[in-house]
Amino acid sequence: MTTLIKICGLSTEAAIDAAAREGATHIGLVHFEKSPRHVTLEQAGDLRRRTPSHVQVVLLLVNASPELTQRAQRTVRPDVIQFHGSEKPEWLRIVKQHMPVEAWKALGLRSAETLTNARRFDGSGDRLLFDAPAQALPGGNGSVVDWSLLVGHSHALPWGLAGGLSPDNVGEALAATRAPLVDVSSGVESAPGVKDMDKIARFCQAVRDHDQYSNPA
Ligand SMILES: O=C(O)c1ccccc1NCC(=O)[C@H](O)[C@H](O)COP(=O)(O)O
Repeated sequence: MTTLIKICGLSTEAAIDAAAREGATHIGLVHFEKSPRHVTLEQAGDLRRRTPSHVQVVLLLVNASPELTQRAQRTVRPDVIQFHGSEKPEWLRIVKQHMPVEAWKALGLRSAETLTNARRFDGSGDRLLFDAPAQALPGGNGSVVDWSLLVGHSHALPWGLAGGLSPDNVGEALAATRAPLVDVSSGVESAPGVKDMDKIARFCQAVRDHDQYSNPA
């Protein structure tokens, strides 16, 4: 087992190829029109087909209707749907009953209370992603999350850390939190929505350098 790496907000074949080549285990495709990383469902389907089979495809939706969620799943065939709005545990349960996908829930980490409230997803979500609280966008804002809140926390579900990670701070974040998955978007960009292949490579290398599983203390 190694630390899982999700590179989010990819919108070109070159970025998909770079993420896969550098060792990403997951790539994220954002279907949310207000985002600079938005891809249409048809584009997402094409990028999904471009992605090598050993890399998991995560489709991000924000408070999507049941109709859109179903259309998105049928068009893109993602391995995971990441719900990045105010979706409830019941909705994740329904999605998992009807679609062959993992259901992840992103939660804005504000305080210890967020961790207590997260327990309501026990039994419905497959993974929780602790991210910086929503700002102009629900995610992808590049704000560093207060990861000290996660230090020593005992998680009931698989989880991941997002929010302002970069090649320069992901080692520190991993050492502090022992996160099993790290997620990055802005930290590997040269401008909003424009992925930087060199930063993707540096991020993946930094994760490997601090991998708690392959580099035990
Ligand atoms: O990235 C976006 O534009 C986005 C838009 C709407 C909902 C979610 C979005 N991103 C979610 C992610 O999983 C990001 O990777 C996560 O928020 C971390 O982003 P960053 O702080 O920029 O690394």
